[in-house]
Amino acid sequence: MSSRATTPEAREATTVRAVTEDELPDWCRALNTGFLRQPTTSPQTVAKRRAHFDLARTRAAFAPAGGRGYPLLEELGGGTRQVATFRSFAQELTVPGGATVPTDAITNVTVSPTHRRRGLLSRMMAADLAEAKERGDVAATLIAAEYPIYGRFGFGPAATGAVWEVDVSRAGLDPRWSGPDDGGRVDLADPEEVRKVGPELHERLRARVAGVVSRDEQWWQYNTGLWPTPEDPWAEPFHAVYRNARGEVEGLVVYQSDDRWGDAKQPLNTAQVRQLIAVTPAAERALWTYVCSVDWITTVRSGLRAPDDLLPHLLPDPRAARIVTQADFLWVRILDVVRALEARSYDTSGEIAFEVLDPAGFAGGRFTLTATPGGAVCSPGAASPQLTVDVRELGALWLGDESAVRLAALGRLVEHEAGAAAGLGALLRTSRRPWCPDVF
Ligand SMILES: CC(=O)SCCNC(=O)CCNC(=O)[C@H](O)C(C)(C)COP(=O)(O)OP(=O)(O)OC[C@H]1O[C@@H](n2cnc3c(N)ncnc32)[C@H](O)[C@@H]1OP(=O)(O)O
Repeated sequence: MSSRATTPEAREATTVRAVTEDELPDWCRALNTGFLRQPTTSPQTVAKRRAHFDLARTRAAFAPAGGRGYPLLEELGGGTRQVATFRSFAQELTVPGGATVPTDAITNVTVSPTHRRRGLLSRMMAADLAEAKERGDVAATLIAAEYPIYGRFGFGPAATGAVWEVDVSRAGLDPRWSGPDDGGRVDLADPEEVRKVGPELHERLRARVAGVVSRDEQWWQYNTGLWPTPEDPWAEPFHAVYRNARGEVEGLVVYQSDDRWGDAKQPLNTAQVRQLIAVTPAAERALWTYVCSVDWITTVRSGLRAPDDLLPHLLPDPRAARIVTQADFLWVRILDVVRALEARSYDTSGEIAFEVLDPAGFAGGRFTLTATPGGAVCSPGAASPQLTVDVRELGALWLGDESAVRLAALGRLVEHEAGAAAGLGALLRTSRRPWCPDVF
């Protein structure tokens, strides 16, 4: 028996297209339904989305309304109902070495439970990726709600996210700490100041850390409380900024605290770090030490970091920090192998001929990568590839998070020449893991 519940004719009746401004309230309803949130959307949220969304890239599936096979109901319901949502927007992704490439950021993917497993996600994805390829985006990116969804569309997990929990009492920090001893200082900041210093600081971060994605002006507005909505009321967190001895901003931490006390009236507060971005090791050290030294805070949760984050080793006792979550986070789907591999930097020199499999037809082919620390050339064509890799796996390798040797051992990369995986791995591996700080 087929797992598909409907006939091809019934599926055909469902159209996938970009929404109009008037259709946005219903699109929000379908989105909320798919994400199991209360379906009704406030006018404020609709207005916020209208102001921000690129409607040409905001898709929905429109299915006949009413009960199929029940003509009277169809008549009563009339028209169509939105039963799936999908949105993409222009983004830049930093690759190893600090260059950025244009990417197609995919988000708000839902299919209503009444219409699941009829190929609607597949249709929306195919349409969006075809447009992204046409536009010249180097890759598509997303944060996957569940691991099994996106591999089939050519996405691979490209940057792992790790969350630490620090038991402050165990960390061994100096209880007399009163600020950085490097000539720099930590100052509290209000949202207005964050809107002034944050964007430039983030630009500096993304020029140095692979996996970081661009933030637009609205990102800073939303995240500093300028667009509160009933569904997303903004509660002002604490902001603190690190300045070096010359007064230059080099880091920002945003954190919130709960209000928990033990039976013996001892403080048991947890600081939840919402973001900590730093462009120098001094700023990173100062801001983590600062958060771990706030009086009453007994636990610090780090928010999403790279698995090789400095945090544990900034504490005199690194065992005071333990990873509470570590999982795939940023997924990428390479659309242009040549530009993807030429944009990034390489720590060593080498040459490898390889074949990329891409059943969707966007990025497959044979290529030869000649890399040096000074730059790389990736040419289409290779007489006899030394290995074959699916585009999914190439996505996982691209930013340096995954090991080609590991993929070969898992059977996800096929060597045609002994040592080819090690050769590719030596070129693509990076000295630091990529990090994507943003959910999008
Ligand atoms: C970037 C983001 O927005 S992440 C958020 C993703 N959204 C959610 O998780 C919300 C809840 N889930 C949903 O809305 C839907 O189930 C979706 C979007 C995940 C899938 O939509 P569907 O229209 O059912 O997917 P579609 O029918 O195109 O499935 C294509 C294939 O993927 C498989 N598939 C789809 N979803 C899943 C899943 N969650 N787990 C495993 N396999 C899946 C299908 O079985 C199908 O396989 P087949 O080709 O072998 O038959």
